[in-house]
Amino acid sequence: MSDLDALIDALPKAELHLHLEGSLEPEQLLEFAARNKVDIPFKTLEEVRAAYEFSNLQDFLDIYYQGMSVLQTEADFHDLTDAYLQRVAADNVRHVEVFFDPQGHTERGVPFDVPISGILKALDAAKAKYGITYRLIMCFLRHLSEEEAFKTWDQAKPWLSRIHGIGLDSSENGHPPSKFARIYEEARKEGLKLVAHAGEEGPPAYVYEALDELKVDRIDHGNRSLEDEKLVARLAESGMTLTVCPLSNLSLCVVDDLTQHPMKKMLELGLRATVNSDDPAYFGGYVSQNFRETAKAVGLTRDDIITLAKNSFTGSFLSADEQAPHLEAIDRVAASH
Ligand SMILES: Nc1ncnc2[nH]cnc12
Ligand SMILES: [Zn+2]
Repeated sequence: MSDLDALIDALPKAELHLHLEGSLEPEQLLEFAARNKVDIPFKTLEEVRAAYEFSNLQDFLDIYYQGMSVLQTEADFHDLTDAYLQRVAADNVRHVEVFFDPQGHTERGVPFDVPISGILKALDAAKAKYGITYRLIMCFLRHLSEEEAFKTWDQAKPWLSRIHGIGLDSSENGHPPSKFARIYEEARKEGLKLVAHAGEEGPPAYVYEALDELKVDRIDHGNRSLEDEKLVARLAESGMTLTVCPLSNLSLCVVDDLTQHPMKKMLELGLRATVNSDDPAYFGGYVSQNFRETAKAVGLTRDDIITLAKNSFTGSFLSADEQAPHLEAIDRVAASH
């Protein structure tokens, strides 16, 4: 193992961009399909793995929504979440801010309470079981209407004390952030944190809309911001966190090759970038694997890696007091590696 890989393993990390439904491993997909008697077009692990090949975001989303069909019961959502937490605990992940897509479930007849109950049971046990703290972010599917988003918002009302933030995901092009400005306004009034996918495939204008119309606290992805110098300066000056997902970007052809990934450039531009896995079961790696492969491909230094680990906590929704012990632990690991 290289020195950098050992440092990556040892550093405490937070993951800020993770879709729980995107942590559905091929083995689990087959297991849940069998236990729930759901018909899926795959019989073997090889067939599932072969389907996990994409050339753009929509290609991936079609498989991602199909995969969700095996998630039926509270136990399924619990087991899915618990498996993710167990996996990242082994990578020294100490805090997670995870997304779920309620509309991907309610649309196919699974009541809102089912996914959130199962997910929260696993998250609530995570501190004792794995030493991991959490925030839960409910995403709206942007290819659906504003009216659908408001229906979901109403279903979420009894759960608002358990939901820390809202997000916006799914097909980006043609679905600008402004379409959801009124939902974000409602969530802001409730004191929720606000994030949105922007600039993954969509243009810099969508990142401006996320900032100005949704008033987000964090941008998910944000890669295409680099096409606009003024936007980069604004993001850097305001200390806006970008939750960047290198192996996702490679799988979805946002970059042609990992050596072309903008992570190093983002750091050089003074952006508060973080490393995340997005949908690790589909994109070939959990958060540490994203660190390792990106470090090798773009030449991240020891200091870059330490900065990225710190960014993952300073960009989180933990309070400064909650962040402090993690930042101190990073300094201790850095001093001994
Ligand atoms: N990378 C991504 N972009 C948009 N929507 C998503 N849903 C799950 N992963 C996503
Ligand atoms: Zn995402």
